[in-house]
Amino acid sequence: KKKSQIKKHRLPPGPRGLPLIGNLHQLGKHPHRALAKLSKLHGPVMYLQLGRVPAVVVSSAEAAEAVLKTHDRDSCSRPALIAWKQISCNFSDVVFSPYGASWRELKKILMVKLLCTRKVEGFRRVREEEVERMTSSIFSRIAPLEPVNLSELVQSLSNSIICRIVLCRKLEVGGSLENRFNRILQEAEAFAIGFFIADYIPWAGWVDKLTGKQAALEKTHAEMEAFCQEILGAHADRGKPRDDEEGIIDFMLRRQKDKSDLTMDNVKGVLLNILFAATDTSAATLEYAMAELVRNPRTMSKAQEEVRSVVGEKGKVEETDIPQLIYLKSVVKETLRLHPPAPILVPRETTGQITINDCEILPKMRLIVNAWAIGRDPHFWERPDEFLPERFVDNPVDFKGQDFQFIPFGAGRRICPGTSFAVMAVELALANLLYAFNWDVPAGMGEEGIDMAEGVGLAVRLKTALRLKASLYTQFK
Ligand code: HEM
Repeated sequence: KKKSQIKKHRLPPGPRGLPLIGNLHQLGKHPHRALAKLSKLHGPVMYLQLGRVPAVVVSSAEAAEAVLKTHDRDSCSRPALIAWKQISCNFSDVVFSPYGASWRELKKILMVKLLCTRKVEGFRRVREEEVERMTSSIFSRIAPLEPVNLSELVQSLSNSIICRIVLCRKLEVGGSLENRFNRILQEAEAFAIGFFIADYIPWAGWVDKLTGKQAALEKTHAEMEAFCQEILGAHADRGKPRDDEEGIIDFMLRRQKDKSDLTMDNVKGVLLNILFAATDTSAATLEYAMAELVRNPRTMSKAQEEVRSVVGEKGKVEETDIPQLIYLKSVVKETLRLHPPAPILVPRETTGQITINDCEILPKMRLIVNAWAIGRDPHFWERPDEFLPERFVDNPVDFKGQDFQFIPFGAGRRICPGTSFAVMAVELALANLLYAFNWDVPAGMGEEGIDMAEGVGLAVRLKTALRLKASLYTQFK
């Protein structure tokens, strides 16, 4: 009966699927690339059948505006995926929970207590100290002429900033807490995009059990639980913080005790969201920015000249210098256009019926917005595959969710609340890397230079760690 009901509607066009699996086999290892190719054939609003799950893929700015703005209310829930249930503490978080009162309240807390501009500006000292710690560690590695593993360094930087702000503790770089954090992060990420057959073909769930996937997920979940318990326990042991020192976790714990309108799962869910959403995404942006700059020496020189002339002989870039670094800011935007860390955003689920281009999208359909394809759409972007930061200079197009041709942070109700938190850290770190050092491909790396192949993850990073040769800018020699 259901099938005939769906047939009556004018669904968007799409490729024919196979029996049982539908179009699942067409997603490939890098869905943003596979889907971009398919939408070139079938159009910017495309229907796919993912096993039993009906899905719509959106790949143009106009269609993105239709779903993320005009029909945002009907398209801003999330699908209840098996793995998401575990990594979100039973959908008690912000990233993966369905649209509703609890999500709204938690997102508000996250904004007010951690991510609003005033709070983010207040973390300036943490950012400056941690960026300085990173540049000092590069200084100390220059002598032996070994290439610097930038991927590792920017990961540590991201970890340290978030842990100091949220957990109120310093991470010992390479220490056991950091290693554990990174391991759990990697496992959780693998599950966040991992494929459970039961999500698509419910009666075949036994396959997930047979292949050991279900057991592995439960193991990761137990590790995450233990990690949260430990962190929250250490937090509670610090005693009551002074009012002006109360962080988001103190606040949530206090409210969970006093008003009991929050659960412990809410506290853990939000804590895990912050740790996971903030780390790899910011590291990916820095890593890709450096890779593109080294591949494009003209752009690199321009960015370095700007930062060196603005900062002069001060020895380091401070946050107060950043507003003058117009070109550097464009480098960050251009990096996010070509390499959005979450290329298909975070999949959504519709709750109401939507009509776009005469096609109908029904309730409970999976909605995938291909931000990667939209950022490279030749209708909007000249020479779309080239790294040309100039396109953002004197150009009001921004990533704040109003310009639908450029949505690396999404848009609408589900927009990323961490935009300024991320961008301020990325700009400061990049400015300091460009100010103090010159960067080169290590000798013997071959004709191809940097390997730009993409890894696989909810946040896409370079597949191979970025290793570059750093030399001191002459002024500091
Ligand atoms: C360059 C860095 C970052 C990028 C590219 C990024 C990107 C995104 C994207 C694409 C989404 C999904 C939006 C949608 O569904 O339409 C998202 C959601 C989210 N991000 Fe970020 N993010 C970054 C950094 C951060 C940081 C630093 C934090 C927090 C400290 C954060 C917290 C979140 C949260 C909580 C959500 C879920 C929002 C919701 O579902 O309502 N992100 N992010």
